[in-house]
Amino acid sequence: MSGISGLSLYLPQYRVRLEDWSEWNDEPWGRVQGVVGRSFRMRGPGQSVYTLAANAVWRLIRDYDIDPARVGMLALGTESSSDNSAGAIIIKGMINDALLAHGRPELARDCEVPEFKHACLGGVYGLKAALRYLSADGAGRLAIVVCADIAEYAIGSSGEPTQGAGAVAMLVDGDAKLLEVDLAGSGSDSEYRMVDFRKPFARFHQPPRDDGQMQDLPVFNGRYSTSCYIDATHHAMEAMLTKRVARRGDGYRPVDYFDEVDAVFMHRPYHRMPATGWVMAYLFELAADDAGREQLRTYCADAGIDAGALLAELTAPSPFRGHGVTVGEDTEDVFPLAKVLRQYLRKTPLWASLVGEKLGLGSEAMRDLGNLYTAALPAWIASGLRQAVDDKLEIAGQEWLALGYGSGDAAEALPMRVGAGWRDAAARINFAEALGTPTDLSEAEYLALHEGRTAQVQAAPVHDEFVVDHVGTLDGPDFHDLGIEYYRFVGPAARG
Ligand SMILES: CC(C)(COP(=O)(O)OP(=O)(O)OC[C@H]1O[C@@H](n2cnc3c(N)ncnc32)[C@H](O)[C@@H]1OP(=O)(O)O)[C@@H](O)C(=O)NCCC(=O)NCCSC(=O)CC(=O)O
Repeated sequence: MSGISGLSLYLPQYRVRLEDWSEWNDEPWGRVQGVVGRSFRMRGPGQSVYTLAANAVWRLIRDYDIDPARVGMLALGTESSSDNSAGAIIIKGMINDALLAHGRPELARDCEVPEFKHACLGGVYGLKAALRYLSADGAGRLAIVVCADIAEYAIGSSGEPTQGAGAVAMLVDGDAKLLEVDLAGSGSDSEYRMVDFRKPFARFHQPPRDDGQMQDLPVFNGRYSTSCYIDATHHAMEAMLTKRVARRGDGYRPVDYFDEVDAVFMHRPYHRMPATGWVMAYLFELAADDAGREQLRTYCADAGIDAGALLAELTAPSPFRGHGVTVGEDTEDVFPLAKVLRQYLRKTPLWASLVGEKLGLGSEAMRDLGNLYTAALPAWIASGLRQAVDDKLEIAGQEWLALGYGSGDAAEALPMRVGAGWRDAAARINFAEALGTPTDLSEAEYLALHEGRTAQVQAAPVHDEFVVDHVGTLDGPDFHDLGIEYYRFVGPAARG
């Protein structure tokens, strides 16, 4: 069956410890730790979204000994493109340089190179496209889907502690070793929202940087964006569960799925969000039948919440009013009563089984990754598989769920099964190596990197990876390369 046969990560060297960040900003570290995480990475000097992506792909090819001639699709999922024309082909060019440097044949000429964009969901769309490719004209070939992003938020904004940067490359295969994806059983959702999280070009009113890069700060309304996440993941789950009911017959209660699934991996903009989204999906399912509503009434009685009002909140046809947004009314939490109920449930055994057991695998290590946008979900899957290897767990045949989300809004629920031969392929996942030994930034260095004053930060040594060598400045009359990045592969032996 088709699915994922390999995963490789690349994280930049530079780290911001959130304990330090909390101190710099007089924020309560205990809350930041509980809600957001422990640390995040930042792109360093000589890095762009394309070098992050190429480094992850290069590690995938190297660690899984992939035959470049078999790769018929190299897809890039990102919302951080700094080239609005070319995409994955830039990565292909870099990979060919590395292959040549290692005396290996280049990637095939008949390799498709699409880029997929939909906020944090681009990588999941890339994965679905790769699975479709392998089941059609690409039968017998391999696909690589790389998810790469640089998540930056403005200094002082609510999103500032939820930054991050990195890439995860996935080997997609007709004969999946790690995770078989049940594409036919997957659920989709999409609904246009205007202002939860966008990146219009019109926002580029910023001073020039000495590294020639753009700073990709989003325009967003934080709490509204979490309500959008909840709404989209709910509807993708519902679409998936409708297919499950059709397969299992009318006697099947969709809410039973929350017990049956062994492990769940979701888009994680910060530590708390997946638990919130998952518990909300469960509450929506409870509200969908008589037995579930009875259970909700019991919870409400114990929590001191008006059950009728909560049910009205959960069953409202659309919590968002059409295409207009009233600032203050819609941009605050759209599910306030459910939030109170979650606070109560957090102290009950239900939370331990629903969140602790289902969302626990690989979650702890993710506290050090920050928001990786498109790469956040595959990074968590990689973390879960790596933990299963390290803890010697028996997971073959387990039923897993990948729940992807992208602002704006869309979500995808992908049911997966762990392959029989998962252990060998999972043992090659470079999770610990990608975390490496990071360089912790001081406040001054953090602000310098954030503003693109990269000369003020000591460049970390690199080897066997790609860097931006320089950025073109010529704008005619005979030759034009203004803004085009030139890359350099620093070979395995070289350091610095
Ligand atoms: C989302 C945020 C507004 C959250 O900020 P705040 O912490 O101010 O919001 P909040 O007050 O609602 O708190 C969030 C959660 O923490 C809990 N909380 C708050 N204070 C607490 C405290 N003192 N102790 C314990 N928990 C606490 C709340 O109950 C809530 O839980 P509970 O959760 O149970 O209610 C911010 O992180 C942000 O603006 N992020 C950027 C946008 C973003 O990440 N959007 C999400 C996906 S978009 C994305 O990833 C991009 C893309 O798709 O491209």
